[in-house]
Amino acid sequence: MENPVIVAIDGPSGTGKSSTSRAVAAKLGLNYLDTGAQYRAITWWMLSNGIDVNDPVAVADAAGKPVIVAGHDPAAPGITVDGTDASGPIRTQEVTAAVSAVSAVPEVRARMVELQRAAADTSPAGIVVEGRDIGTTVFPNATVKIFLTASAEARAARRSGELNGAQSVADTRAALIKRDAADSGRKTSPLAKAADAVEVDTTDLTLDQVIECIVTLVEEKRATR
Ligand SMILES: Nc1ncnc2c1ncn2[C@@H]1O[C@H](COP(=O)(O)OP(=O)(O)OP(=O)(O)O)[C@@H](O)[C@H]1O
Ligand SMILES: Nc1ccn([C@H]2C[C@H](O)[C@@H](COP(=O)(O)O)O2)c(=O)n1
Repeated sequence: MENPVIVAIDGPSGTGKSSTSRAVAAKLGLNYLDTGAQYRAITWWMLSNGIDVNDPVAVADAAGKPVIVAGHDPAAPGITVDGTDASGPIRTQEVTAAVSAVSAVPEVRARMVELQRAAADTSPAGIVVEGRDIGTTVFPNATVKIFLTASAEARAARRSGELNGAQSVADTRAALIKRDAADSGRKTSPLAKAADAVEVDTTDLTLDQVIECIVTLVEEKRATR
């Protein structure tokens, strides 16, 4: 049997990583892993258990406690924390505001990377993994590495549309720029483009065009292996 394919898709917030990764995985018959959901899940657990998310020592001490299980089906990934479905709670504004602080803690990252590599080990055909440090740290030998970008304006408009106007485009833009700065500026495995990643600027591309572009890159790579 062929070696499993690992497709690493990184990039800042709102560039289309989740939508693209799920569709690429479904089209290629691969598993899917949303590593942002894992960081959100551990953040939700910290908040729910009264841990001060701005105290790195407290977060590090608690990092080994929650049991986080992420689904790998691109049609319905889901995520549980200590057996409870956390798919909804991890998307609240409270979690979004706290996740950069929690994910900057090295003990948290070590734990998540372990889960991420285990997910690939149990994906016989391969897996599409999306996040911030997948091509640089988690899978430096990934078959294909993609770095998605888009203008802050396009990303804010997309996200604000999702929130049905509950947050203005300007506030959404400011919040995502702040989160990107925190994610890019942390010491351990910051958000970064791997030297050998293909950068795809999605600002003026439809979702279908981005999906097609990545599927083609993976198929080309598979054909030459
Ligand atoms: N190329 C595109 N054109 C227009 N809209 C898009 C495109 N790609 C994604 N979107 C939309 O933008 C929004 C954000 O996409 P998505 O959640 O996939 O981004 P993300 O990079 O995973 O974000 P985050 O890092 O914050 O989780 C969604 O509403 C999605 O449907
Ligand atoms: N590989 C990853 C994935 C995510 N994070 C952190 C940083 C993000 O702000 C947060 C939430 O991710 P999202 O759901 O918006 O994709 O999780 C990280 O540090 N490393």
